[in-house]
Amino acid sequence: MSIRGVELGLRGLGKAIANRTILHDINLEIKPGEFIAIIGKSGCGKTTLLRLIAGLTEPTIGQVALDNSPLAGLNPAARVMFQDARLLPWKRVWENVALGLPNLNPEHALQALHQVGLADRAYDWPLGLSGGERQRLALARAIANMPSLLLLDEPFGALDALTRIEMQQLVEQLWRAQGFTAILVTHDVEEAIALADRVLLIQNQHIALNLPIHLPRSRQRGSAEFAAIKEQLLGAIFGAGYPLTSRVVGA
Ligand SMILES: Nc1ncnc2c1ncn2[C@@H]1O[C@H](COP(=O)(O)OP(=O)(O)OP(=O)(O)O)[C@@H](O)[C@H]1O
Repeated sequence: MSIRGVELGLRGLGKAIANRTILHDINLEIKPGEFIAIIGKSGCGKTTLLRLIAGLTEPTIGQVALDNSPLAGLNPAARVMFQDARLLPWKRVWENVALGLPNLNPEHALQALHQVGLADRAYDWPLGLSGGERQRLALARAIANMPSLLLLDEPFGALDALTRIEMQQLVEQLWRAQGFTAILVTHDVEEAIALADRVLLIQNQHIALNLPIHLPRSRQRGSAEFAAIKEQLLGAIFGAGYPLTSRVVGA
């Protein structure tokens, strides 16, 4: 694999919205080709952090550096994938890939569809696709131009558990093949551990935990090591309120 991913620096980054501090003093260096997962309770600022990295919103203070140059405006390296696929229903599947990318060769659209296992649906309408297939299409659109940064905002949140695991494996496979830097926002602690080199926990407006995952890439969800990391992360999120199960049992 050739590493083509961007290097990112978040330097003293802060964001206030309507006079309320959402994020404060965020400092982080992300290596080229690294896979980062961001977790934290609802409303803690995960999407806001992703939007700052995408250049969709400006920091109130501090800087996002892209390969050591300050980012101004939209991040040219980034493609974003959201929880909803945001498809154009009046365009065929392959056109949905090609349209988002004005300079894209239609052959590349077909190739991207092939990479996500949707080549045989290229000439169908998106309305006929299942939820999982719609997200495959969104993923094809995101990777078709070989981005050097892929930002994933809870992309599998609406999928059933089995499809979700299939999609996670697909993202990992594409990440290995293309070498982009990946940042995944998720509510699913297992998803974060399964995919990431490092898991960040956002709490109290900043990065409360920055945990490298030293597991082999063939991660076994049932393994004791995996379970121990999950416990550590859930403990950090819920503090004294965890473990929830024993609380419920003892109630
Ligand atoms: N445009 C906006 N106007 C006002 N408040 C906003 C705006 N965007 C975000 N916020 C607030 O900022 C906080 C962080 O929002 P953000 O969407 O980043 O959280 P999140 O961690 O991604 O949440 P979730 O996990 O529920 O998606 C929330 O309290 C939200 O209400």
